[in-house]
Amino acid sequence: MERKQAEERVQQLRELLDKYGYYYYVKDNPIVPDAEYDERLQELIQLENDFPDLQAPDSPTVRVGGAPLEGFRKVQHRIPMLSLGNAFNEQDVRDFDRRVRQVTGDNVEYVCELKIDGLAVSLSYEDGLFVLGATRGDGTTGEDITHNLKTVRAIPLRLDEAVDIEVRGEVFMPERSFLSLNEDKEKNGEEPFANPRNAAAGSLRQLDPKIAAKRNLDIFLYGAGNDDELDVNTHAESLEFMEQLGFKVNPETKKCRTIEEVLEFVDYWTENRNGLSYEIDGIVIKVDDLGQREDLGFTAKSPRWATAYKFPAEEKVTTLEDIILSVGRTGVVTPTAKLTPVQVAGTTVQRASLHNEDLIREKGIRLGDQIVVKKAGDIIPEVVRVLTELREGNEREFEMPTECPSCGTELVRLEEEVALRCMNPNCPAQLQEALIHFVSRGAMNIDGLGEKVIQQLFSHQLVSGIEDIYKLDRDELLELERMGEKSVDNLLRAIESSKENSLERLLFGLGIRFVGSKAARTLAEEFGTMEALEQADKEQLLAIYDIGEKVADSIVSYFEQENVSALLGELRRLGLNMEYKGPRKAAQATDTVFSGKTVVLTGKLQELTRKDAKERIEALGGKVTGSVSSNTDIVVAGEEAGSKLEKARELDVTVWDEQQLIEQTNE
Ligand SMILES: NC(=O)c1ccc[n+]([C@@H]2O[C@H](COP(=O)([O-])OP(=O)(O)OC[C@H]3O[C@@H](n4cnc5c(N)ncnc54)[C@H](O)[C@@H]3O)[C@@H](O)[C@H]2O)c1
Ligand SMILES: [Zn+2]
Repeated sequence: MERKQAEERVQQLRELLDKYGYYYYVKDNPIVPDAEYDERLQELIQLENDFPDLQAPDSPTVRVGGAPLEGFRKVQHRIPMLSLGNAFNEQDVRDFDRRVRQVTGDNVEYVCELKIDGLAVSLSYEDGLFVLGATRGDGTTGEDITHNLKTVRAIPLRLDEAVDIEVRGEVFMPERSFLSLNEDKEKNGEEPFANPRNAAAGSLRQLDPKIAAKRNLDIFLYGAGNDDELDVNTHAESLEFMEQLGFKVNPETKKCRTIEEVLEFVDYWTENRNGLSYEIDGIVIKVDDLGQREDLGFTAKSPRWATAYKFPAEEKVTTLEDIILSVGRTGVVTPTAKLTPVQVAGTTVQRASLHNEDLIREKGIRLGDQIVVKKAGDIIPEVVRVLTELREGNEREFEMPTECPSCGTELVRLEEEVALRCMNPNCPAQLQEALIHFVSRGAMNIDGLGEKVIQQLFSHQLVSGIEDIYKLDRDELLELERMGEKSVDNLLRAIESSKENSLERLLFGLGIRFVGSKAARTLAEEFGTMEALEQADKEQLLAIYDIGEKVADSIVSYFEQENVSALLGELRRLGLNMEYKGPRKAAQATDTVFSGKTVVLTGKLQELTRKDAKERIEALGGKVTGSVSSNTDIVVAGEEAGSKLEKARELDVTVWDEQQLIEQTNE
């Protein structure tokens, strides 16, 4: 980057970060997710590194926190309250360790602590008496919030020993208090808090302590400001001493002898943090030995002897470039946001479902908007909200079309539905989606027939419906792009062997409305053959546990259609199996390895999908649960299995690998 360009960007970033910081620190009401702030800050740090003459004493890269609020007495911190350097991945943590060992040598130990997402405070005690409580403020000057802190029950007003000590910790709002506070706020028509951190900060910076008293705040203390004046040599000793004095110290603190142990601790909490009753946003890693800490010293903003590992963000900011419309196999037209690709929770996200037109209106989404996208765990990415603050004036309103983007038929909105539908039964997009569903893993499971191939088959008019798959011609297939002899033969073999599938796969694959894979299995178990099901009336269907009114109606009207009978007749003629081949009822499968057993799946499976594995186990009478406990009988561990595997070993639970599972579940 040219210097001139860099200078402009630096200016822009500082303004942006100051604005974000103002809303976060002063208003306790951030306008962007933390990850957005962190990323822009990293960008600025990089630029100031590359162009050192652009550094400035008032840059957000060297400033801690925000200025103290008016209305509170200002407090000078005797020992500055600094920020922490950040680590965003394993490499950053290893780099931190390397920098530390350059100073301390290899003989170094760390203490790992949960990074509580709250508000830093300092508590001063004289002769064992609580005399002053302050916020961090800008690190040098904070706000005197003693009267509010006195309402926090976990803060001792008098210690068990008459010492002079200044301790630091994080005030936070437990999840339950946060939820009930927001419930109350909504009942009163007030704006809810965005997250527990802001709720805690907002509560502590109330001028009226009665309000803070009602907020059920809590605190964990994580260090003494004046360690060097105490009779301790290590941070761990310091924490222990604080605990003896009556302070609340977080129990999930771990001394680690190697960086590998540190990384294990990080992994463990990355996976398990949702089980806590309060929010954490990372892990703080601190050098234990106080002498080594002194050797390491400080930068302008943070100690060199500690770093904060931040969990991968579940919310990120990106640009909504376009809204794409797709027609599903039931004709529903779904708008999808096309995003500038962005890393969220460890994966690249470039699409997010917008569900329907109403949602676009509700959220006020315009093309070109900066939006917050969220992806938590395995959940499909969603657009959380629009950052209207960041609009530049060239964003455009989105208009939903009135005609099907695939076949041009006028779209209709069925009664009581928000979705728009194309009602044309021969709509190419719908037929194509139906086929993609038919061959999918949960249905007929035909390998080699991915979305791309199906699109090709359609565009070459080799297929127009399900039955055509079984009439594909080898020579025609060979003419398709990227289809060699080998892949064609494999494909034809996969198609041929799918004819032998048990009934439930075919039933699910047909895409009968409201008949998911579970209902399909139930129906197959109950009726045994397609013929029996075709002849079933509503009453017979309703007699089955799990089959309700809606599903029963849908099944009956499905089989009444003439083209359905024609399709089934054709499939029969082509040699598809129409009988159920599995055990007649899970309950009858009493003599399998899985009957009555509780199984947990963990790690990455190579050959099976999680869903396959689960289905196989359930078909043999086993139950699949999410967490390992003393009730678990078998843990199936794939690659990179983490804490669940560890737990299983601890509890002496039988552990299998994927191959064992496959062997035990193959008929
Ligand atoms: N969303 C926004 O607009 C916005 C704006 C400004 C700042 N921020 C967020 O604020 C944070 C940056 O500010 P920061 O300077 O407070 O740094 P930081 O949060 O990265 O780390 C320092 C803080 O960690 C806290 N902490 C929690 N547990 C701790 C423990 N066990 N030991 C030591 N400290 C512990 C302390 O409060 C300490 O001050 C970032 O998370 C940033 O994303 C967000
Ligand atoms: Zn259509």
